[in-house]
Amino acid sequence: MVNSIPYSIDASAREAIPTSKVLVVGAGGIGCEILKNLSLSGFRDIEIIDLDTIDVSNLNRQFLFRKEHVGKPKAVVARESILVHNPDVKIKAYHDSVLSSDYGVNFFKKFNIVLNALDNRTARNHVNRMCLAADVPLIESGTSGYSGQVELIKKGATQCYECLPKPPQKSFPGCTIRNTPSEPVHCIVWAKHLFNQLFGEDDPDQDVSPDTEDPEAKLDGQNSVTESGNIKRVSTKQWAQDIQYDAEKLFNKFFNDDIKYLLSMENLWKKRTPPKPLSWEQAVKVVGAKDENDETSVRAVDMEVWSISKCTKVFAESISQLRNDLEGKTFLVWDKDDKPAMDFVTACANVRANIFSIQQKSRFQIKSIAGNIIPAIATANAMIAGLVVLYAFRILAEKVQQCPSIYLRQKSVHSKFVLAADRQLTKANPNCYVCSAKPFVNVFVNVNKMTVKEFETELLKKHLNMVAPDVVLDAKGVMVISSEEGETEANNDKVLSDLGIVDGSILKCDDFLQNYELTVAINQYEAVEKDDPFFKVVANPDELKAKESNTKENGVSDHKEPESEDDDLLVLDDIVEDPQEGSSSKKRKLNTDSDDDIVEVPL
Ligand SMILES: Nc1ncnc2c1ncn2[C@@H]1O[C@H](COP(=O)(O)OP(=O)(O)OP(=O)(O)O)[C@@H](O)[C@H]1O
Ligand SMILES: [Zn+2]
Repeated sequence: MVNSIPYSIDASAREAIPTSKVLVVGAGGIGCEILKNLSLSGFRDIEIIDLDTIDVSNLNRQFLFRKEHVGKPKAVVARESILVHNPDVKIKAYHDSVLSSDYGVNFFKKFNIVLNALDNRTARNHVNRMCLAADVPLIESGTSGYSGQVELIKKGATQCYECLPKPPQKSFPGCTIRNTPSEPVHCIVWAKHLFNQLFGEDDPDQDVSPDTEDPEAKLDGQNSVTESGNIKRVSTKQWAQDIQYDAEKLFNKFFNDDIKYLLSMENLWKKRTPPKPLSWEQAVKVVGAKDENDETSVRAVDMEVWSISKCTKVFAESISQLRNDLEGKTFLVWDKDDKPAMDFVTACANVRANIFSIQQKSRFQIKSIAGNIIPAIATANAMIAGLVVLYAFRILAEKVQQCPSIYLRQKSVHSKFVLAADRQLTKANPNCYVCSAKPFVNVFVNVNKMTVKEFETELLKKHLNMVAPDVVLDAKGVMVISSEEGETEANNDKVLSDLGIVDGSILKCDDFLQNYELTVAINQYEAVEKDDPFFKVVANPDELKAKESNTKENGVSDHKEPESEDDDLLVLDDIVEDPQEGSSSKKRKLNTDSDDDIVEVPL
């Protein structure tokens, strides 16, 4: 068993390993591998935090978990499985979110290294801030299919996770989703929005009713589609509750009445196939040849495209289940692994696809699109986790310079190398609004329209990743937002200008948990076009200067961030051949024009 530390590990790391304390955040695909590696290489003091329970879909790659563990907390089972193999490890498990205020800066200070094995930006941003505040090195990692990345984040030595703006997540224009879907994914996004409208958290951006403001829908010489036709729904959820979630009424509303209304927006259908409204009565009759098949087989349920009649059945069943699940709660959170939630989306997406003459999909295909699933590859997770622990050795051996960012790519015809590393540590962005000495951002908002609550939720929490901000108007010392419950609630519905926040105001925004203080300069901005954002955040003063040559009337530039569908990784372009060096030397071209910045890592 593992009481000795492998000799292949650097001598100074070998010395440090037994007394080092390590935190692993996330016990999923990479986290399980990291835990196994830590235990096998002699680490004796490990803590692990994960908020989730084990799903059957985790078992093909998260090897610390077995069938009998399904439904149990990941962190707890991961600990038990490690102890079975190596009882000498002291390992503490937390079944909890790392965002909880129980894990403050002092919690993070206990560790020599923190290893991230997460799957979302919110948690990554938060751990980034906590490690900067506690001054503990963080090894950040992620995989996406066959690609992966490991990056060291160390205060004063490297860039932080938030130094560069991340590309926005791919989204579709609202009118495509609400009025003119043309691909299966549009129907799937709409179905997820419908789930949220009926059972989830209220989000006005996820309206599912016909969009009467669609510029394309406006008739020649007419400014707006008649108000009387505009479908007034004070709250879809409230209405659904009032009709006791009657499946037939809901179906007729969304798939018959709303579609008829869309048809009345004639301009939309001049060059498109018009949708065909579908009533419940018609839908139940659209039976498919496969409906008689064994409905309990996984193949029938998951891999086959359901008939419309089957969709109506599943629609009704899932609604009744979700209605029960909602009891006693304010809202449900959509989860691809929650059966009724996934069934509901499959049924709705397919009915809508049928109405718009779009190809229907199986539950399995819809799950992969709806969950943005890029297949998780066990070997990619294993390689990345190996590198994470290798970097942990180097950090303990105080060889930080030997931990440049390293990238895993799928082996291709162009190169036999699957790993490439930056030549050196990536320096911090001096304008980073997280890790620079005096974090500062310019914020462009309409002070006469944005409420204090929106400022807190949309801007400070969702965009700037604060957890519990306190905000003071600098010049006047007015408390705008307090993290103490009840202290500033009276401000919530006021617009910013009501509190004296105007163009040029400076706000001090403080997050006690993250030990983070941000200065926010307010710039008055009015959205002109329909698609103009509600607000903008500009951290880099160069972006402000650049916009002057390209300034719109409203004073905001057309700054565009690079596009990528990938949530977890930097954009890695294809491996390219270096024309200077011939075919024997092929280099990986990253997000840089200079091939000199990276080196191949032979295996
Ligand atoms: N805020 C958080 N606090 C603690 N753990 C988190 C937090 N956010 C995400 N995690 C955990 O990070 C892990 C990421 O692992 P992974 O990417 O393999 O995801 P998964 O949920 O196991 O698999 P999949 O998403 O592919 O079904 C998950 O176990 C998840 O519960
Ligand atoms: Zn930074």
